[in-house]
Amino acid sequence: MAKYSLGIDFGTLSGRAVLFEVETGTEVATAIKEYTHGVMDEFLPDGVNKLSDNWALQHPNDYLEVLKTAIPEVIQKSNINPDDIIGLGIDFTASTIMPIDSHGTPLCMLEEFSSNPHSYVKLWKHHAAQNEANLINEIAECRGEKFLKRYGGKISSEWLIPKIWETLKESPEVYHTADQFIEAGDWVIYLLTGEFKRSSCFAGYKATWHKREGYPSKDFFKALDPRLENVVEEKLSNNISSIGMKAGEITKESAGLTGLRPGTPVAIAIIDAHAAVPAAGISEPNKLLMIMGTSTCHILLNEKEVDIPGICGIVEDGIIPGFMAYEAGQSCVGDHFEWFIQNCIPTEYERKAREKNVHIHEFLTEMASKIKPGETGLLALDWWNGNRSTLVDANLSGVILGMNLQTRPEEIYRCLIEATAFGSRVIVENFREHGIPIEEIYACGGIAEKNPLMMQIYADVLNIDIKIADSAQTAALGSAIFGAVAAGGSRGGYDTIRDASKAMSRVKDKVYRPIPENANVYNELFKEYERLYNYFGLENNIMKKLIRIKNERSRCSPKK
Ligand SMILES: Nc1ncnc2c1ncn2[C@@H]1O[C@H](COP(=O)(O)OP(=O)(O)O)[C@@H](O)[C@H]1O
Ligand SMILES: O=C(CO)[C@H](O)[C@H](O)COP(=O)(O)O
Repeated sequence: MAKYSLGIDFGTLSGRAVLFEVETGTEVATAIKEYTHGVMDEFLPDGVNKLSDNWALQHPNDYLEVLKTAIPEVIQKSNINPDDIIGLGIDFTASTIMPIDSHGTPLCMLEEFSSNPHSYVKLWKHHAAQNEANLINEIAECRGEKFLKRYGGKISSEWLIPKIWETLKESPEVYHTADQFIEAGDWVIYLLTGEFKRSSCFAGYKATWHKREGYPSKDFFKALDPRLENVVEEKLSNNISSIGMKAGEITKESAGLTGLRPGTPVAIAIIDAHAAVPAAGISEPNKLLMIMGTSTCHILLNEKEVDIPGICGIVEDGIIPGFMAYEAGQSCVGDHFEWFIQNCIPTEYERKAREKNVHIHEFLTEMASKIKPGETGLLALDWWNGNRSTLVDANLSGVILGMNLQTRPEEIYRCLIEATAFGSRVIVENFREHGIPIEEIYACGGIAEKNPLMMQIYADVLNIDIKIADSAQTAALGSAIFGAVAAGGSRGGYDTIRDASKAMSRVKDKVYRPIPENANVYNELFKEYERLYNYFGLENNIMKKLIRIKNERSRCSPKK
């Protein structure tokens, strides 16, 4: 009798529940629930309380809705007896954190805090804590804090500590009322199992926690702000479990909510991008995986720990026990194209796409595929949501160079694709220059699945073959792999992540191979990209000046 494992992938815009056959990794059924509140970056749910620039919040009730609707739906669609679902894993974006009370209730769900933005979930792309991140980096560097090196020399405003400190400064009442600040992924584990078991993956990559050294010292936190001296004991938790372990089992209550059987093993949560690694069949060193969606994460394994500037982090056993797992990334990839179609598309293009019955992305991609490398006359810096690697600065912004009266939307679309590919090349070269070889490149995620032009451009710009993970739901498959490991061999699952990955993952037959003449043109353009990158990223602070002026002006102007 076949056995199944359930993977639930909580992305930026939706949660997906996907059921996989444990023996082969075959996808059996999928259910997707778009988040009711989506990403709140202008207003709180009341539609009245306005958010400042760089805020990005979510509502935890949306995650609960995923459990309540997507899980029963996937069970019903698959026609499978829940007794045959032997395990469950979840992955989540990160650092996506919320303050909760001692009963596990998010503070934003309490009447008295519902109009306080700090009581909501601060999504990974909430970038308003850049000042706090800058101060943490300055103080840590000045004190010679060892942990900083593991995070490429700088931590990002996307991480947990800057976000908590921002809350303490701007809303001490939320900070003091909170029993804990918790990653949304760990909170979902609590909903399902009743256990507060934090994941070593979230803690390691996003909360500066280390397997042997723990969190940074009290002394360091005190140097940031005396009120933070005991932040670890008071607001975090040392109950951290390794990924690959079982967090607990489905409780009676969560069984009622989801239709799963009480007692079903649940794996420790993992970051969405990281879950994709075993799902792409990667369990050995020097194979880079690009997880390409709203953002792109670049992940690879190696035996040794080498300090590499500008990466997001290195975590021992971060994904596959026995290896250092390196992460770097780009904060804005699919989001560029989303911004573009929301703001810059002529109605004529929308009409034509409708007539052809294709999505506007496909329409623009088809138009852009008729243009040769270098033919747009454009060059862009892909920093519409700041730069995560290698500059680690959310206050950097985008540039398009070379526009004139003849510039067409598809040319801009193509140059944005190229810019993200150049951004990935900077990351790849940075790893190589610092002694971490990259021998093979794999890709997965929404974009790797949906946009062949983009993947060809990446192969040309990176000048290497790109293999694509077979599953269209790689993060969910990764979670299901962890679910099967939580169940263990004796229940029909697996005893190791490596065994589960070997059995449940594969890559597609189609490989994107570099076209030599395209690669030559892109080599030339990349040199110019690098010059722009260094100029605006390191030499000229005009982008930050513009933000300062904008903030000063908006403080002076009356509220609309
Ligand atoms: N055909 C396409 N080409 C380029 N970008 C696309 C295409 N279709 C969707 N996108 C972008 O991909 C992103 C969604 O990626 P996906 O992997 O599905 O989700 P997530 O990153 O939230 O897990 C959105 O930003 C969307 O604008
Ligand atoms: O920082 C992350 C991983 O380390 C985020 O989870 C990720 O960038 C968001 O992912 P997605 O593009 O799938 O929405």
